[in-house]
Amino acid sequence: MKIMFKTPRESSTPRPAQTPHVRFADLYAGYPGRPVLHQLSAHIPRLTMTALVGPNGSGKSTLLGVLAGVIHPTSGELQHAGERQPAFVPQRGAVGDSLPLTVRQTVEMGCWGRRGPWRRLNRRDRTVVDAALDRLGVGDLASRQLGELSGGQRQRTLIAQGLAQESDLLLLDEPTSGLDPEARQSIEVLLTALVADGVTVVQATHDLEVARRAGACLLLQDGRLIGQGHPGEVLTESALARMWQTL
Ligand SMILES: Nc1ncnc2c1ncn2[C@@H]1O[C@H](COP(=O)(O)OP(=O)(O)OP(=O)(O)O)[C@@H](O)[C@H]1O
Repeated sequence: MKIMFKTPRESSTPRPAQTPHVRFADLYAGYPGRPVLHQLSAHIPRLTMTALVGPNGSGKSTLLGVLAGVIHPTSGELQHAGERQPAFVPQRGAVGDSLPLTVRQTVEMGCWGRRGPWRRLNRRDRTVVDAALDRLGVGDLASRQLGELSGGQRQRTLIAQGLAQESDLLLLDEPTSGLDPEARQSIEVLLTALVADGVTVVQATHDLEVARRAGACLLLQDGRLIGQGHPGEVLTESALARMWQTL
């Protein structure tokens, strides 16, 4: 297995939007005694929103975990061209509800990669945390305990934690699941703005409308890639019908 970071950009590379941020080839990954991803080869385009689509159990979260570096491939090649460690917003969040953490403390944990766990934050970190809280509209909840939040407020807090990591690659696992339509739309607008600000965004989603508005799409079934490219070319009626038929 080969994992590489910071591949130098060549002068003859295509325009930035087409340049891969992550590239993987013949990738296999899973859990002890449970292989999940089989021979995946694809790339995640830079400065683009990529949607990971597929039925329950098709391997979307596992692939996000591999891209985030929290699940190690059993074999294959994975290259990150990004400058920073990816920011990962898992489906339920790594923070348990029972922990006595406030919203602000939860978002501050996004600075730990730079600062170290439980270290004092500097002024710049505090500005980053304030900006992330404001951008997700949870600034007025900053002193509330995480366990006292609604599902949507909690989800926004976890996305704010992802933003506080200031990464150039943001990975989100179903970031809008459980949110009301207005909150879903505001998260979509935010993610689109992040791409314009210079972040490569990858999100697993079951929302085909969201996936259709993405710049790129990876379609997974049973841990195998059955489509990749522009959503208009990947999410065709026939591809979706084939996928659901075999379930
Ligand atoms: N921690 C784990 N240990 C063992 N097997 C796991 C673990 N997490 C997931 N799996 C298994 O890996 C397979 C892929 O799961 P994964 O969560 O990646 O799918 P998914 O496409 O994200 O599903 P969903 O849409 O339901 O979130 C499933 O068969 C699942 O049961």
